[in-house]
Amino acid sequence: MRGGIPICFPQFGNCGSLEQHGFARNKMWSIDNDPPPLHPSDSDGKVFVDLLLSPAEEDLKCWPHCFEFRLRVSLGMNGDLAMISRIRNIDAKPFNFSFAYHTYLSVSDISEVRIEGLETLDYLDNLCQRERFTEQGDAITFESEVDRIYLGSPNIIAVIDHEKKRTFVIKKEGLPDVVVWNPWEKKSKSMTDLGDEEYKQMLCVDGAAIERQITLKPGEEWTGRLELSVVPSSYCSDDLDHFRS
Ligand SMILES: O=P(O)(O)OC[C@H]1O[C@@H](O)[C@H](O)[C@@H](O)[C@@H]1O
Repeated sequence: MRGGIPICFPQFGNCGSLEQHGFARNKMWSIDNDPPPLHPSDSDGKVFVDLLLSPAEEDLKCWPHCFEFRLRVSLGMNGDLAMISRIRNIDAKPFNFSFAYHTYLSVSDISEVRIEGLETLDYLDNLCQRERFTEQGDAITFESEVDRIYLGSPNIIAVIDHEKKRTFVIKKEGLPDVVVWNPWEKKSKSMTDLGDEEYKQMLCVDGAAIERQITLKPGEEWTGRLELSVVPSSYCSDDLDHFRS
């Protein structure tokens, strides 16, 4: 089954010696009953759960670094979803990692969707051995398979679904890159957990840190935040200012 927001950590994709997208997404996390405090605005008016991932012995064999990964998932009264990841190095030596919130969005029809906020950026094309290109379009639209890592993106991205007349607003912090992925027809047919036609109703837009790995020295902590809101598509670019503030 595909969907949700799998966490890609400590590796994105197959660039490294670990399993695709790292081990975090395949682990059982525990409930963190006593997490270090966050800002009150991360709790007020929200329901949330705090989760903890620590490396198991088998993880340390393939990635020999001791860490604590704390994840808060919260839902606001208005339906906004927020995810806060805090990764701490509790080892005696530094380590590097890549990260992505592999966010599956449900869309009416991929051909009717456009992404704003990535225009003019450079991207690495996973379909061309991660060759670097510059985005030329005014907005990103879809008519074939797309698998790209946009680099140095703004902290707010809009995914506009014309048919449903709704816009996903993705706000992020600590996550300079954005992955855009749709497998399209041929690849969908080769995927056992995606129906042949289901690529039409999905789009992955991930807040990520991939091009430049995050380095944590002993005792250091990194935070990566993602917020997902849905607004009516009467939305226009000026409305982004509301989210920027
Ligand atoms: O099948 P997986 O491991 O969940 O990965 C799905 C896709 O995830 C995307 O983020 C990658 O850019 C694609 O290359 C990959 O195919």
